[in-house]
Amino acid sequence: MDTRIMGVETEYGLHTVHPTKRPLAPDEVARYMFKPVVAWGNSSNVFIPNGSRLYLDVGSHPEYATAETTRVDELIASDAAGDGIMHQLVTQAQQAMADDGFDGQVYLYRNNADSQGNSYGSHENYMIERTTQYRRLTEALLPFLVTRQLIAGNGVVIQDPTALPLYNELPTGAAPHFAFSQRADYMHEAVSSSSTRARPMINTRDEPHADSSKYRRLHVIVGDSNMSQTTQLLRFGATELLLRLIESGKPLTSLQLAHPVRAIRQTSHDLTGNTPLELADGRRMTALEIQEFYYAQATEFLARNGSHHDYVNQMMDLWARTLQAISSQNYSGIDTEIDWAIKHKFFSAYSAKNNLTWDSHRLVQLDMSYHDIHPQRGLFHLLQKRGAAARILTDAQVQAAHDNPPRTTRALLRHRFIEAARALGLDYSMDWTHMKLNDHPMQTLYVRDAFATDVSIVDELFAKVTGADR
Ligand SMILES: Nc1ncnc2c1ncn2[C@@H]1O[C@H](COP(=O)(O)OP(=O)(O)OP(=O)(O)O)[C@@H](O)[C@H]1O
Ligand SMILES: [Mg+2]
Repeated sequence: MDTRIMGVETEYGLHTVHPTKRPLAPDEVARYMFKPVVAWGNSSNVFIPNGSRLYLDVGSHPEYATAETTRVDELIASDAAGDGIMHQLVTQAQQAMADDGFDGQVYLYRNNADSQGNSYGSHENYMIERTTQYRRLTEALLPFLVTRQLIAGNGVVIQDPTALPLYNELPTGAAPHFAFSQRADYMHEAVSSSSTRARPMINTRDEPHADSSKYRRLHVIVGDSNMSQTTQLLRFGATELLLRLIESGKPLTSLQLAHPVRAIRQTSHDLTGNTPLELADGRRMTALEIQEFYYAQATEFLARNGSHHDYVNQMMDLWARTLQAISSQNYSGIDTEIDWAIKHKFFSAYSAKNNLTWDSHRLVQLDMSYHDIHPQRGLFHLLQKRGAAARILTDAQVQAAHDNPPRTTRALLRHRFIEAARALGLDYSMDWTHMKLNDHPMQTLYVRDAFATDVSIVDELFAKVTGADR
């Protein structure tokens, strides 16, 4: 596909520290958070003017799903805007709770596991053509996704490996250590249709949110919820580029892993990238070699076909430098750009100064703090302010994505619809493909073309229902 729809969903972890009174359960805090949303949209599951979806499922993991985007910078901007929106909700909740006599501090984390061992995710969505053989595509992509944590892991302090699911498969034994990925230990299957208990890396549920005769939506649920924009650029950019390779007919299926779930855990717990992983054909390759294979294929593809967007060179350069940093075990070339390396640098310096080892509770706390979305309190944000974490977007770009939709997708129509309905005080409901005024159900707009940008059908609908066309 020349132009592809992409979206990312982020589930947040909620935590309240309550020094004096009875702590509020996370689901109660989440309800406080979503009170203004319910007041605004009559539901805790709404689409907002920037075209994204904001919702609270059962439990206490607020979720934000970006609008459809076609550009990686827009994707990162829309996702970052979600943090800002969530932060506003937390700030309001904090005030409302105080008014009701609760004095706790609310923390919202953009990470992948809580202290009880529950995992939540960062799910990527990539539009693919129905004609692409899905089985071949997932086979070609899986070894890349298993080893993608080398280039896009968040990094994590493993204070007690014995607490991890399938601990006995780790190469480290029980020794505390630093690992690549927050999410890897919680993956239970490679490719399947289940989403919760037997969490797969690729979820095969077939919900294209588009013309289903032409498209599918590839649903990748294995990624870490990155804080760093440059890490996201590499993660989304490399994955999307490999989809192009696969679509061009390139057979990337020669590296089938014998045990993908075991391999993803082994990979995470070895910062050298050198643990041999067993392939289905009996060969062994290291995680680093697998990544080098994909990088080489991507380089060759670009040499033949040219770059397809403005960030390709930056992305490929960062990919190369990250693999180089792991192979040389010198992370200094990427320690402002890749989440795990940014964290590793800060934690190593902090540990050296304070004489700490990886079993230190203080490091576990700092690991949480790195993912705190509070712009003045979260460790990542503090590092970014002092230049210890690189970025690709300005604050103004992120702020613009807070209220405005991406300009190249049907999110533009959704934006127009929401603004018009709200201006007229009309109740509405929507999903990714439908927009409906509740009092005019016969006028429902069904927009299955995710690339649609002509807002005139929205204007026509509102002209009809207000009688302005008479
Ligand atoms: N045609 C499309 N192709 C690819 N991605 C799409 C398309 N339309 C929408 N998306 C993206 O898919 C994501 C859907 O998010 P949503 O949270 O609703 O996902 P879901 O997985 O379908 O549902 P749930 O999270 O409730 O299980 C959004 O990020 C959106 O931008
Ligand atoms: Mg979702």
